[in-house]
Amino acid sequence: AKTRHYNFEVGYIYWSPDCEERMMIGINGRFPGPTIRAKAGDTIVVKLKNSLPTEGVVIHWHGIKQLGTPWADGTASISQCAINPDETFVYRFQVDKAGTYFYHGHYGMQRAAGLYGSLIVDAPDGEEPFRYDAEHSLLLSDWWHESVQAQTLGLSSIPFRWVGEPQTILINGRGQYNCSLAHFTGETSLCKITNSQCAPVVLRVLPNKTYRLRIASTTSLSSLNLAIGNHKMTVVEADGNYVKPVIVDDIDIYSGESYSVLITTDQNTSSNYWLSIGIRGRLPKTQPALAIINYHPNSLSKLPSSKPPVTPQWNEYSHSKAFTYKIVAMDGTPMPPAKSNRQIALLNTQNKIDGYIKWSINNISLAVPPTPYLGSMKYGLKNVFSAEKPPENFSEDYDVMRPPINPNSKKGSGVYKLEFNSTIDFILQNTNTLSENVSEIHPWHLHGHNFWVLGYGDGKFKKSDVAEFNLKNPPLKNTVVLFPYGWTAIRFVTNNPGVWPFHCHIEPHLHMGMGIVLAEGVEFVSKIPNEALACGITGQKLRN
Ligand SMILES: O=C1O[C@H]([C@@H](O)CO)C(O)=C1O
Repeated sequence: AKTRHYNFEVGYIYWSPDCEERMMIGINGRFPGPTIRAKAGDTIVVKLKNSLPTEGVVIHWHGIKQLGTPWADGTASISQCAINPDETFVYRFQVDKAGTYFYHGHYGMQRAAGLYGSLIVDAPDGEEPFRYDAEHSLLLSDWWHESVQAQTLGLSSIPFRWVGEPQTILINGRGQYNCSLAHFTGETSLCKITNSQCAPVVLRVLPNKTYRLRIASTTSLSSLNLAIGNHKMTVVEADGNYVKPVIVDDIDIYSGESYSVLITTDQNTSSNYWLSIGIRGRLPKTQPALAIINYHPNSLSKLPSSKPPVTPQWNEYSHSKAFTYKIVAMDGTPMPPAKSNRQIALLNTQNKIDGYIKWSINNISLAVPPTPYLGSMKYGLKNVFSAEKPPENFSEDYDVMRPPINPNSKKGSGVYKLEFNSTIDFILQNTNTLSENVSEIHPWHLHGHNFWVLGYGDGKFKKSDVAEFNLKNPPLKNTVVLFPYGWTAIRFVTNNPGVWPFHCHIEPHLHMGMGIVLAEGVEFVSKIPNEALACGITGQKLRN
C-alpha cells in the first residue's frame, strides 16, 4: 500500500462554472478541486491550507469510514475545530474500500460555494468483480448565482428566504446557464460559451467497448435523473459497495450518493449521443445538463442525430421508487445481523423556532456547539453540548399526512450515545411540511459507516413492517433516500469509535438543523491530534 500526498490550498476564486462569472471556493486556484485517486489500502495525506481570508474551513471525505482516525472526518464542531485562516491541518486516513467517492466542505454551506472534488479508490489488481475497458467520472452538482453568504442569511431571516431552484446543473464543475439545450439543439441565440471553464463535457469513447461511468452527486439541493440516448446502463456499484447488476434506462441519484454503471458502445458509430441530467422531486426551473458521448472518430462537435433523453416528470415518484427498490447487494456482500439491539425512530419535520423556519428530528433542530464533540467527549468535558438524551421516538398519534399541529420545536445539541459493537436500526419517518400537501425528498447520509437498507414504505411505519425487512440482500450504502410521506429503515453495527453525524445531505436542510449526532466507543479513540482539539498558538500553549 502507498501513501499518497496532496497539498490543498482553499481560497476564493473568480470562476465561470456556467459561463457567468462569480466568486467561488476553489482548491489550488481551480474548481472543482483536484481528483484524489488511490488504491484500496492506501493512506491519503492531504495538507490543507486555509487561504480564505476570514472564514474557517474543513473537508469531509464522504464515504470513507475513518476507522481509527475519527478526527480526520472533517466535520466542523463534531470531529475538529474549523481550520482558521492561514492555518494548515493535515488529514491522514486510510481508504480501505474500493469505490466512487468524493470530498466536500462540511462547515456552514461551503459545499454549495464549490468546495468539492472527486475521490476514487481502485480495487486491488484483478479484484474488480466486473470487467470494463475504460472509465469516465462524472461529479454532479447544482449551482446558484446568489452567493452562499446571501443564501445562508436568507435561511435565517424573517421572513424566510428560501434558496429556490439552482440556476444550473454542473457536470464536473461545468454547465451552461440557460442555454444548454439551446446550444446543442441549434437554437444558438441564447447561448454564449464565454469561457473554457464552462465548456460542455465530452466523453470520448471507442466503438464496441465497455465503459464504467462513475457518477457521484454532491448537489446542494437537487435530486437528479441521468440517462444516455440509445444506451442502457448496468448499475454495478452504489456508494462504494457492489450491487447486483441491474439494467436500467435511467438512474436517479440523490445528493450524497454515488453509482457506477457500465455502458457498451454498441450503437450506430456514425452518431454521437446525449447524456442528459434533469431534476426530480421539486418543480424544476433549471435546464437539464447535457454532455456528449463522442464516438470515435466522429467530430466532437457533430450533434447527435436524436434528441436528448427526457427526465421523467418531477413528481412521478413511482418511477423513482421502482429504480431505488431495484438496488440490492451483490451476492457475497456481508449480511446484516438478524436482529437489532435498539430501534430509534426519527421523525423528520419542518417547524418554527421563534418564527424562524427550521427542520427538526423528533422535535429537536440540531445546533452544534462551538467546541467539537469528539475531543470534549474523549476528555469528559462538561457543558459543551446538551446533556439531555435526545428522544428515540415520537407520539403515536402524529399524523404524517398533515402539517404539524404544534409547529414549534426547539434547538438542541444532545448526542445519541450508542453502545459499542451493538446493532442499531434507524427508522426515518417523513411527514408533511409546514405547507398543506407538501412532503419533500431527504437523502440521509451517515458518517463513519456503511448501513444496510432494510426497507422503504409509504405512509407511517408500523411495528409489523419489521417482519417485511429485507434481510436477504439489503444493499450497503452510506446515503439513502427518504421519499415524501414515506419511511426508510436502515441497520448498522457500531464498530467504529468516534462521533458521527447522521443528517439530511441537502445543504440548506442540514443548515436548518436536519441532523443528529451519534457517539460510539469514544473511550477507544486513540490520541487525537492536538490541532483537532484547539487552534493556533494560544491553542498550542493551552494544550501544553
Ligand atoms: O426547507 C425548505 O423551505 C422551502 C419551503 O418549504 C418553504 O419556503 C423548501 O422548499 C424547502 O425545502
